[in-house]
Amino acid sequence: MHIQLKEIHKFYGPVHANQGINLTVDSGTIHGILGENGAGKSTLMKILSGYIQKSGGEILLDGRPVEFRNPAMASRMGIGMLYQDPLDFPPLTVLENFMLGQVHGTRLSARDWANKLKELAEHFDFHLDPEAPLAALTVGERQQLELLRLLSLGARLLILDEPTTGISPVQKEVLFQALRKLAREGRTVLMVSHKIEDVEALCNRVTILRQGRVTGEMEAPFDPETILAHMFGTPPSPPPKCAKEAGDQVLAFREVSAEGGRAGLNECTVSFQRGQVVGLAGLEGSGQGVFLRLAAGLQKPLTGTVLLDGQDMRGADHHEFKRRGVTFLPTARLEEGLIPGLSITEHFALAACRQTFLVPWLDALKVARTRVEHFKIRGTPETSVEGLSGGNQQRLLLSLIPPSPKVLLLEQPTRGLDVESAHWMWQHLLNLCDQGTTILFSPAELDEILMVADRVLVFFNGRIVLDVTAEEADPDRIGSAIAGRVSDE
Ligand SMILES: Nc1ncnc2c1ncn2[C@@H]1O[C@H](COP(=O)(O)OP(=O)(O)OP(=O)(O)O)[C@@H](O)[C@H]1O
Repeated sequence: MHIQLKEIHKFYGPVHANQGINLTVDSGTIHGILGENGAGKSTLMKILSGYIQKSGGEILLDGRPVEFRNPAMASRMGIGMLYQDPLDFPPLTVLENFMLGQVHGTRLSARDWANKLKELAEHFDFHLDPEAPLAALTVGERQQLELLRLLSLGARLLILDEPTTGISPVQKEVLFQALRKLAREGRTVLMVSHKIEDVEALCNRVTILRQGRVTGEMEAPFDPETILAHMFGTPPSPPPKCAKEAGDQVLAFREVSAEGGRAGLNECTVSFQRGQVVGLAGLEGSGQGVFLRLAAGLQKPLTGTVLLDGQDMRGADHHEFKRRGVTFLPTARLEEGLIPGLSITEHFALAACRQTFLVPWLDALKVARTRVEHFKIRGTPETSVEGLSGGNQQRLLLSLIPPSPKVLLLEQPTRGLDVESAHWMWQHLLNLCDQGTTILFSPAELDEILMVADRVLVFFNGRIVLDVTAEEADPDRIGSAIAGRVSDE
């Protein structure tokens, strides 16, 4: 499918999110859309997929002007969009989710649908169990399922919004192979991303947006420096790492075993000092997610104990952990972190958690104003979370961290942030560590660990198989440990 966007404009009230965007994408190609947080990328893709209406401009598919009033119309014309946060139904099974929206003249039985799903999954080397509950799937698998659903609906243009955010490197490679195959088969792929390495690995051509306008277009092979310059003006530099003395022990696990993820956690004994920044590496589901939830008191150990400041936390719930200074930030920001429908101010009112009869709205508004400014959130205290771009939702989540937590547990803290914002955010987090906060984080990328961590733990199959300082953290050694190969150096 050949796509042409001419002079696309979009206003959200006074916000001019797309300001006359022109874009041409050829059939059978993979086209990248890059840009800083709030540049207008998702807005443009939502217009193209019929999710929102443009304020002006023209869309041509295979040379013919089209108007979409809703996603169903766009879908009928062969456009499918995979959103940053999967739009599926966790209470349903894989097969039931696959069948959603599939309208056919003839009635197919559940077995026919299961066969169809199996066939498509095999074609792309995806491993999905039709009977499994969706809630048991990783983000990467949910994404694979949605991709198959869109294809079975007849999508000829696939739009992917930050598809590699929140998935493991292995799943990323499986996804990339599938997208290359789709392009070879003549389908068109549009991929929104912040990650230059993903664009380099996959795209034939890239368009860069900044503040609602196109600032550059280029063909592969790409020059990363030029891309960064188009995205930000001055290329951003990483936050400086500073050496510090290990403080007292704050958090410890003693022979903790628990269920969850693919492998659970098996007899884990480890401790952490005040002010440490610890990166938790491993394939998705290897134990690091369960580990963080146990450390937050969101999940209880089957055996063993978690100690906070030397005190046994058996029987304590998440609120008790919170009272003692433990803060947890989850990956699924719109499912576990933020509350869709509530404004920024309402989030701060909730976070204040006062047991008073009247909600202190003025205080919440004051905090919201300061944090919006300090965290450079593109929005106002009245903006609801859905009105924020993905990166700005992540900034809001980070701005909800209390002033000086004792232990900060972060799942993919820079998810959806552009590199400049990610560096800025880490600077903020490292300042907290200088004041004594201990940070444990599990990022999507190993590079992020290497950039900021003092210590690296690698999880494999529910166990910590490597525990090294930043100086000992050689990427090859970590990579091997992630894959379950550990040498005794
Ligand atoms: N529903 C909405 N209501 C009001 N403003 C919105 C809405 N959606 C987006 N915006 C605003 O439009 C601008 C562009 O947002 P958009 O989500 O398109 O950016 P983006 O490039 O996808 O950013 P990110 O990389 O952070 O996801 C931002 O200023 C954002 O706050």
